[in-house]
Amino acid sequence: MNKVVVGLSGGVDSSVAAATLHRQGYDVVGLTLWLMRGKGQCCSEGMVDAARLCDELGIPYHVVDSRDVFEKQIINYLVSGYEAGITPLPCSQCNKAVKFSPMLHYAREELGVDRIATGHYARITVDPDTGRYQLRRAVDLSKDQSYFLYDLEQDVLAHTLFPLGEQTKAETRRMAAEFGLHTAEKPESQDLCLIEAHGSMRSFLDKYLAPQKGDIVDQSGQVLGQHDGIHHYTIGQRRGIGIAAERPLYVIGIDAGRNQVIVGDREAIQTNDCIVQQVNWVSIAPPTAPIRAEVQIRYRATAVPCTVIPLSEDGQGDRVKVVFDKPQISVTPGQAAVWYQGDLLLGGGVIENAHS
Ligand SMILES: Nc1ncnc2c1ncn2[C@@H]1O[C@H](COP(=O)(O)OP(=O)(O)OP(=O)(O)O)[C@@H](O)[C@H]1O
Repeated sequence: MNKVVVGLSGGVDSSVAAATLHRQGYDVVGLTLWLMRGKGQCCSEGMVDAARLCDELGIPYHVVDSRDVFEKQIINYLVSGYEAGITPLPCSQCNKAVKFSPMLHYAREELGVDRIATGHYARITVDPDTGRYQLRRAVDLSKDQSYFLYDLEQDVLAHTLFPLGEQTKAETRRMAAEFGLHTAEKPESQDLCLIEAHGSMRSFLDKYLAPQKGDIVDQSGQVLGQHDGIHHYTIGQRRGIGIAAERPLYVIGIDAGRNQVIVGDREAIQTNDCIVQQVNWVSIAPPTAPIRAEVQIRYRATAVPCTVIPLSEDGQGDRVKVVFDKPQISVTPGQAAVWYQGDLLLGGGVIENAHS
């Protein structure tokens, strides 16, 4: 049976993904995970648009109340991370724990369907030699979302379709108009849905974390000023520190125990390597020897040449050291490091700490 459950956020990408599969002859079921209370792209407004789309296509529409799992897996993860002085990346965690696995589970258990699809810009291929599912960057590099998908497991990749991976965003918009979808003109959503819903990360966090004044210090411990909560800072940050200095100052460390933000000059945030934990090897089996790759340490950052050195001795490769060919700035604990060879995503994990 050619059945597929398509994750609908109410935006143009997932609308076109659903319409494309529908046109290709798939038996499509629309599904929205209700993630947040209040307004927001995937919430009240999104659900109305998604329901209307399913009506236009003449396909069934389901909503799964996932607010509790989102709260536990994402809100708590973010708040406790910022409280501990790191800058967590919620999107890869959300994709893995809130979206893909639960969607596939719902499709299988409730609908008897063994395939899901989303409007992500990324591609899935199969290694002909090993049968392993591989993740690749989207053809449209300006929209590529593979970075957020590094934590997906083989079972999920084997049962997922990304209908937009081979096309540009401009083509998606054209198709939306051609299909006559009411979402064709919807504006681009922000990268982070929580920011869209709350205005900024700061105002989101301020709802959960009380302001707690503390010192801003230099590397020698000298007090340079005051901050109003370590969760307002991120490593590598230059703007908004609020201290006048001859040379630009960067946040180079956050000491949650002392409630201190540590600042220094550009040289002080340059790093030659970092340790990455909770690694997921996607397109290749965990290597036993160092490999050459290009690593991306932020969503919008350019991938840079590096060597990935396995550290764990159990052969699982779940902890690695990434050595950059050239020193990098803004290597931020909590963010994802994802390494590629060309467009092939080899693996990724969470940055534990940065060395210099
Ligand atoms: N709440 C949700 N329920 C089900 N699927 C979702 C939800 N949010 C996002 N998705 C799926 O994940 C894909 C990527 O989501 P993202 O938040 O990055 O939106 P996007 O790239 O702006 O896409 P869109 O234009 O469809 O909103 C969407 O295209 C959709 O298929």
